[in-house]
Parts: sequence; structure tokens; C-alpha cells
Amino acid sequence: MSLVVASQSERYRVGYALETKKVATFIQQSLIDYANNHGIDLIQIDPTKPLQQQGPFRCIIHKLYTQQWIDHLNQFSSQNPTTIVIDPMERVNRLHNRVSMLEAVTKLQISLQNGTVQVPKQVLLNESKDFNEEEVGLSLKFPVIAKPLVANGTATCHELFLVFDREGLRELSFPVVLQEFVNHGGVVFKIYVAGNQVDCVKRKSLTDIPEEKLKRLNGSVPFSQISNLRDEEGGDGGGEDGIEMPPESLVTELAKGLRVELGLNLFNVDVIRDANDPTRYLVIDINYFPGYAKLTSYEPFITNFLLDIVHSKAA
Ligand SMILES: Nc1ncnc2c1ncn2[C@@H]1O[C@H](COP(=O)(O)OP(=O)(O)OP(=O)(O)O)[C@@H](O)[C@H]1O
Ligand SMILES: O=P(O)(O)O[C@H]1[C@H](OP(=O)(O)O)[C@@H](OP(=O)(O)O)[C@@H](O)[C@@H](O)[C@@H]1OP(=O)(O)O
Ligand SMILES: [Mg+2]
Ligand SMILES: [Mg+2]
Repeated sequence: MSLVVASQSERYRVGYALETKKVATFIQQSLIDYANNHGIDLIQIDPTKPLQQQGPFRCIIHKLYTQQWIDHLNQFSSQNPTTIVIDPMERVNRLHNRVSMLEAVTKLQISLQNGTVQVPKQVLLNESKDFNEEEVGLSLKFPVIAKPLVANGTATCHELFLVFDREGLRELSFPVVLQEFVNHGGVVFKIYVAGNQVDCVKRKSLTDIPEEKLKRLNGSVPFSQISNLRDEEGGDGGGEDGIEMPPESLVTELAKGLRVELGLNLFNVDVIRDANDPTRYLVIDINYFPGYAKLTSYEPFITNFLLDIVHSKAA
């Protein structure tokens, strides 16, 4: 009995290294308090200073990509192998490329009774001259969404375009991924994963583009201006109320499968449901360490995850 009490009262130091704006959104007082009441002390790490003088840490969570931080983390990890790093940098890097991020989904081959999980058709263009109508046109038809290949958290990597025809490709910066635009009823499902913790929410997305409307559209539109086209030419504005959620088994299977396949704990997955085939789900984006604070009850969600980690033997 006394042993149990002793282990329950044990406290764990969890270091976090995040950009200032992420600290403001993620490390809320409510999370600090909740974690604290459950034996976890959240400690802010200064990424510009060696970690040795800031530890010890049972676990480190991070979302920072400066060379200085990478060096400090590597050095600390090699000297302190019992500190659990969530997640190893080389695995996080896989999500910084919009081709490699979706490869993990294709490997999973999820096909349940009530749905399949696929990725939209997409091609990588390193330069505009790579667009060979005969080759690319066969595998992909307009409209497409153009997404910068690199997705490493910078503002430019979120500069997306809806492209209606070949002319529209002129506006783009390269390398870029052209992804088939799939009508999906104006709703995107976001599956948040933190280890064993999984939550799925729905959010407003781009509205469907009917065939007849497509004939009138040409060139390309940056996403930042899509709301200007509302009512007129298929911008955002789909209502998500009353929309059915994906089957729970599909959500769980996808979260679990991707966690293993990617070797990551902290990520979210953007999923859409094909408006022409409601059993066809498509993963369009995977993000490392997303905005968990938007979840209701994110405090127990994150704390339960951290408790699983600090109590785990793996170190
Ligand atoms: N293939 C697609 N078909 C239809 N709509 C799409 C497709 N890809 C993206 N979208 C829409 O565009 C939005 C942004 O795309 P995506 O999530 O890939 O960009 P991102 O910059 O990585 O976003 P995030 O802020 O989630 O990281 C999606 O949430 C969805 O509304
Ligand atoms: O800032 P927010 O809370 O909106 O979180 C967003 C997060 O930004 P931040 O990590 O810089 O905060 C983004 O990260 P980068 O791709 O830019 O690295 C990405 O993960 C989005 O998908 C998150 O939005 P969500 O998917 O949760 O809606
Ligand atoms: Mg997204
Ligand atoms: Mg993204």
C-alpha cells in the first residue's frame, strides 16, 4: 500500500520548447493547473541555451526547427537517454513534405465495412515546364488545389491556390503539389491524436464546385481570396451543422495506424468525405503538433497523454 502511495505522489518534469505564439495558445493556465494536479510539472525550455542546465526532464515535447534547438536537443538526448523526446525530429520531418506525409496513408490500406481511406490523386511539379498536359492531364483533372511541397510551418507553406485550368499554373511558386479537388460537402473532419488519445471534430471547408459552375471559372484563386467569391463562385461557407461524423471505427483505425506508420504521437489529420461516394474518405493533410487547445477538454486530453508517456518504461 505504501508503495502505491509513493508512486502516486511522484512528480514528473515535462519540458516544452515552442514558439512564443504557440506557448500563448497551448500552454494555458488551465492546462498547467490540470497537469499539475495530476503530478506533471510543465517546464518552459529556453531553446537558445543548452538543455543540461535546464533539466532534468522525464519527457520533452517540442515544435521548433532552428538549428540551434536541434543541436541542443541532440546533445541532451545523447547524454540523457532516459528522457523521452516527443517526437524524434527525423520522424517529424516526414510531415514537412506534402508527398511523404501522405505516403503513410497509402501504406495503411484502411478498408472497413463502412468506408475506405484514400488520398486524393496528386502530382509533384518541380517547375512549371514539368506540366506535360498528356502525362499529368491523364492522371489529374482540373480543378486542382496547388499546395507548396514544403509544409514546415512557415507562412508561405500555407499559401494554397485553387487552380481551374492550365493558365492558372502560371501564378504558382515551385516546387508545388497539385492535388485533385474533391467535392466534399463543405466540411472537413479533423482527427486530433496525442498518443492513445483521439478526438474527431468537424470544421467548415471549401464548398463544392458544381460542374456547370466550373465551365465559367478560369485561372486560379489564392485561398486568401476565396471568401470573396462566396455565393458567386464556390468559396467557403459550407455549413457543418447536422453533418454526420465519420464512423468511430474508421477514426480509431486511422489514428492508430498512422501513429504506428509515422512513429509519431502528436499530430492531426484532415479528412474529407467524397460528396459523390459517402464511403470514400480522403486524407488531405497531416500536421505536426496542431492546435489542441481548440478541443473542448484539451487539458485532460493532453494530461492523460503525458501521464501515459511518463509512466511508460520506454526510455
Ligand atoms: N484535395 C482537396 N479537395 C478539396 N478541398 C481541399 C483539398 N485539399 C485541401 N482542401 C481544403 O483546403 C483546406 C486547406 O488545405 P490543407 O489542409 O492541405 O492546407 P494546410 O495549409 O496544410 O492547412 P493547415 O492549416 O491545416 O496545416 C482544407 O482544410 C480543405 O478545406
Ligand atoms: O495555430 P493553430 O492553433 O491554429 O494551429 C495550427 C498550427 O499552427 P501552430 O502550431 O503554429 O499554432 C499549424 O501548424 P503549422 O503547419 O503552421 O506548423 C497546423 O498544425 C494547423 O493545422 C493548426 O491548426 P488546426 O489544424 O489545429 O486547426
Ligand atoms: Mg489542413
Ligand atoms: Mg497542414
